[in-house]
Amino acid sequence: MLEIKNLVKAFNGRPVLKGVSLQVGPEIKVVVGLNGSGKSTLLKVVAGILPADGGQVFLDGKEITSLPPEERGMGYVPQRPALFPHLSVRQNLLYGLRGKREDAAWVRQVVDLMGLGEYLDRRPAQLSGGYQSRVALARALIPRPRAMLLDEPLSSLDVAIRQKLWEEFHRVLRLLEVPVLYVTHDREEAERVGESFALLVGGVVQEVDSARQAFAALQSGVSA
Ligand SMILES: Nc1ncnc2c1ncn2[C@@H]1O[C@H](COP(=O)(O)OP(=O)(O)OP(=O)(O)O)[C@@H](O)[C@H]1O
Repeated sequence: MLEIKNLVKAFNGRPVLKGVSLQVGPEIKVVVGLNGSGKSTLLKVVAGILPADGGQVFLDGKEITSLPPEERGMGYVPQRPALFPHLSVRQNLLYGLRGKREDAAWVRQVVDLMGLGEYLDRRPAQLSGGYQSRVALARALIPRPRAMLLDEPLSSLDVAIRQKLWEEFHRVLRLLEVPVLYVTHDREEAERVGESFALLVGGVVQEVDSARQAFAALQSGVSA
């Protein structure tokens, strides 16, 4: 269980997160919000990439608010794949283990499910954008994180490729049975990937029943 309690974050005195509270069980929770509403900031604070100004984050009952990112046990997938260009796909995939023992059966399962088997010796630049995104997700999954955070992980791709990846991402993310926070501004992506939904608006998060309800709220200017 990932629990976010009253999280506050400001930039130069301008508040972006004004007390975000959210509980995520072993489910894929999609968070939607307008551009600049603070979705990336929320994930970065939960991941530990940015410090919180207030509030707490708990993972499986343990407070992690002040831990550095690498000690949080979370997988983080940014908007662009950010792979190491000088490393092979295989080396990129194993990088996140940081010397921890590799669970070969799990690595194989992730590699197979993401269709990466034949690309392991290539460099990222030799892959299409869609395959680079697959590597980015697989890299985050391989250390078996206890939660996953995905920040519009497919936003740099063409629509047709995105559509193909929705189902794959959903299937692979379900495998871990951990809390997943997934940010997107694409309604169809939210519906296809998500299992529960929330709206980031006015610096706070509201849970909603469906992606349809979330996008209807955004369109009707709740966020204004
Ligand atoms: N490091 C930073 N320094 C100063 N301001 C920042 C910083 N990061 C984000 N902001 C500001 O905080 C607000 C929220 O940004 P954030 O990127 O979290 O929004 P977002 O909902 O993810 O937007 P988008 O959908 O465009 O990615 C924006 O006004 C942004 O300019």
